[in-house]
Amino acid sequence: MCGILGLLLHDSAIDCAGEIAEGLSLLQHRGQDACGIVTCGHKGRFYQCKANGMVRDIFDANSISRLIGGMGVGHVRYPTAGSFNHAEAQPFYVNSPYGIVFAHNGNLINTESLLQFLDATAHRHINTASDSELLLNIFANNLQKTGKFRINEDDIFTAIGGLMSQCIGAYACVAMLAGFGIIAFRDPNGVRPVGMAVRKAATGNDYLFASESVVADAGGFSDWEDVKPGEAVIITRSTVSRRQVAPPATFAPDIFEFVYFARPDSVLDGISVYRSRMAMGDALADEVKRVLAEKNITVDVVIPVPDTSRVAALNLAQKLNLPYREGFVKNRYVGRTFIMPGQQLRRKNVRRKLNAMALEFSGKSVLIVDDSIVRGTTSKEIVQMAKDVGAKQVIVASCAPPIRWPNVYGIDMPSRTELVASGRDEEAIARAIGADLVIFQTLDDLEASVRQLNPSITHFDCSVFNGTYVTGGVTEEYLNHLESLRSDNQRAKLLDGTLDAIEPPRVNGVRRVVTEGLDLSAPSSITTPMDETIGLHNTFKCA
Ligand SMILES: O=P(O)(O)OC[C@H]1O[C@H](OP(=O)(O)OP(=O)(O)O)[C@H](O)[C@@H]1O
Ligand SMILES: NC(=O)CC[C@H](N)C(=O)O
Ligand SMILES: [Mg+2]
Repeated sequence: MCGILGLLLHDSAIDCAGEIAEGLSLLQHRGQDACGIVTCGHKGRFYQCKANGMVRDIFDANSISRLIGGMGVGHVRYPTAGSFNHAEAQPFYVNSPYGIVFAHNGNLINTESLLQFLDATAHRHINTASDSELLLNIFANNLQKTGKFRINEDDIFTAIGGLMSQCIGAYACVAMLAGFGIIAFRDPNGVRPVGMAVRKAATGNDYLFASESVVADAGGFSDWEDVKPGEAVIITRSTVSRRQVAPPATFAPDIFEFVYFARPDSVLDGISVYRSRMAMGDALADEVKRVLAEKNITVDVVIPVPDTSRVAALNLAQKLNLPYREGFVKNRYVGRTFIMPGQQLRRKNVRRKLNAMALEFSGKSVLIVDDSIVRGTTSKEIVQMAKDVGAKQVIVASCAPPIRWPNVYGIDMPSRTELVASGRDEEAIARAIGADLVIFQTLDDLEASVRQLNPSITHFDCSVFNGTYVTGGVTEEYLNHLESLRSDNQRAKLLDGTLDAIEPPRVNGVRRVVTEGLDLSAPSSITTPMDETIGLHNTFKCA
């Protein structure tokens, strides 16, 4: 998952980079690997800073002050295509036509044919293995076809409509055209979220695009509205234009946004993430009650796995009339472990992140509630931790059903073999994670928990649970191909088998590259790649 953001301030004399950086920090939970901002200043010049690392590491007062201009695009990245290389940090840029900057959340599934088309027919050079670079070039190629010196909104809508007929997969995107405005669009199934909001400023309206509404709340924006599936929105300093550019397909937001990804204080597609998690806890309570009665098991205490499962666990405990205890304490300085690259790193960080308080576990039958069990990394470690501090019995309940299928739409779970529930029934899953019992939410209950908050959404993408991929085109052959490309094993091999190679080297504690032509001062391991250098006007350099 990634976070995307676009901001246009009505007063072009005010620099927007500081506010974009603030907004990106609110989207940090969507991607921890890389981040970037490109702004557009006077005479349509772009200013860029992007690199591997967290928002707080890459953007300080110095780098922000050099990002000039009153409109810009930002991105936080959690790679699902290509590599962790900083060359694939976003936003991406192409100079022709018009100067386009582009940020993408999601994942395409027809990258091979797009690449072939861009190479053989459009003659456009693709410099990375990122699917987002393909999307940008498809957009650029469609704009190029107008052959116009200056384009208008109609041309842009037509280009995005063309893109939607060519690209298959999930894509919520924010783009910026030099000296023109900012653009957002969302794939015809609306798998990934993006919305917009407005704020009154002294001279006129400021506009925001963001993955989640929390950014609008914090920035004082109002009237949050989701971009509709297949819709594009173009905002300039004088106009806001919206158009349905692709025929409506099944609207199917990814249900995993509600289970895990999104912040609880966001509202996506009219659904409060917080309320949906409360409902998941309520529904799971019924299932837990049924299973415990069937097996004649008693539970002394409910313990959540911080952070995400807290909301659901509290509701579950209340409904079952059981004590709720924060038995695991989280180190607030360690990020989300599931979205970290590489199994060794994830495992190490569960231990760094969570500490079990013996007092809350010792001699008790504990019900640990988590939002999901994906690879089982977290559950395996925490079950062991609970036992190490004296738990008598450990039962794990998951707010989501067993995950047995890869995600192909922007969550990095490409390989069935890495999923602990793949090829295992519930007993075998419990054994694999060392628990005495594991209880899963049913898919019907999960869907109902989310849908009841906006019954107009009749479908969700639940592919990781049921193997039904809403875009079509996901064949067994494709899944095998994906697995061969992106499984942890494969990636580790590609990177000489070392996790250090996945984590980019740091300079002065921070891995930051600000491009200004070829950065000859940089060590060769972080030499600025071509895609970051062609045509960019970067008048600064930091770190
Ligand atoms: O089975 P796994 O592969 O371990 O993945 C699932 C776990 O990872 C997540 O926690 P994470 O630390 O990423 O985020 P959180 O702090 O938001 O709960 C999630 O909440 C589960 O606990
Ligand atoms: N998780 C995402 O949305 C990733 C976007 C894009 N596929 C990338 O890998 O950069
Ligand atoms: Mg968690």
